[in-house]
Amino acid sequence: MIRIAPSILSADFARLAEEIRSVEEGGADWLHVDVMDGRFVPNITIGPPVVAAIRPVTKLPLDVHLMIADPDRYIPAFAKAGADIISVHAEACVHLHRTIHFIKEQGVKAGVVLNPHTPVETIRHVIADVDLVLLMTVNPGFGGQAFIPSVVPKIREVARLAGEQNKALDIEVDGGVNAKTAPLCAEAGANVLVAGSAIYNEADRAAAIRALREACAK
Ligand SMILES: O=C(CO)[C@H](O)[C@H](O)COP(=O)(O)O
Repeated sequence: MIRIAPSILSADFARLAEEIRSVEEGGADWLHVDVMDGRFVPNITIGPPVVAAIRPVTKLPLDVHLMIADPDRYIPAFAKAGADIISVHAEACVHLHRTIHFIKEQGVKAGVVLNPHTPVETIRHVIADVDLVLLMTVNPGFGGQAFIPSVVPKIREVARLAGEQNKALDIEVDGGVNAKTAPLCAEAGANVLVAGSAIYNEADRAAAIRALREACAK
């Protein structure tokens, strides 16, 4: 089953509660929250107080994507703020295995993220420990970028690796996901699609979410 996770990065921050309700009512499955620190990526977005503010506004699982250096410093604060899933970049973690278990100790699900250029082999020895693998299909930092098609074989590789280890996990893709690129990801084995502009740039959020699902069902 395909899950749709709208990214609030492309929402109108001045009307965030309404923007969140529009995708929840429109059939979203998760809400994707992009956290950027101006160090790991060249942009700054939101922190734990914003996650705490949106927690009572929605029943959707909060899928918090940390694009930050030294994420261990902030994992407890995001868990306390109400995150359901916390994902960290393999590239940002010196002790990735420790960080993944640190996330789980907070009582939330743990995900690992790979930038487009990072080989899947990097996570071979932690795949049994995570609930989710997120493959970036753009270089992280900004919404509205073009999908990088060379990531598609990586989706297959993650699915194969998880199969070899008999590990059930979610495979998520993020960046440039729209009705054209979503089916490529789904066909390769992704089951969670993050979409920012493809949903929030459309006035009818329910139709945009439906279009993504229908594109994958063809
Ligand atoms: O993590 C991100 C950027 O780093 C965003 O979630 C992603 O880019 C979604 O935006 P869009 O669908 O517009 O590409």
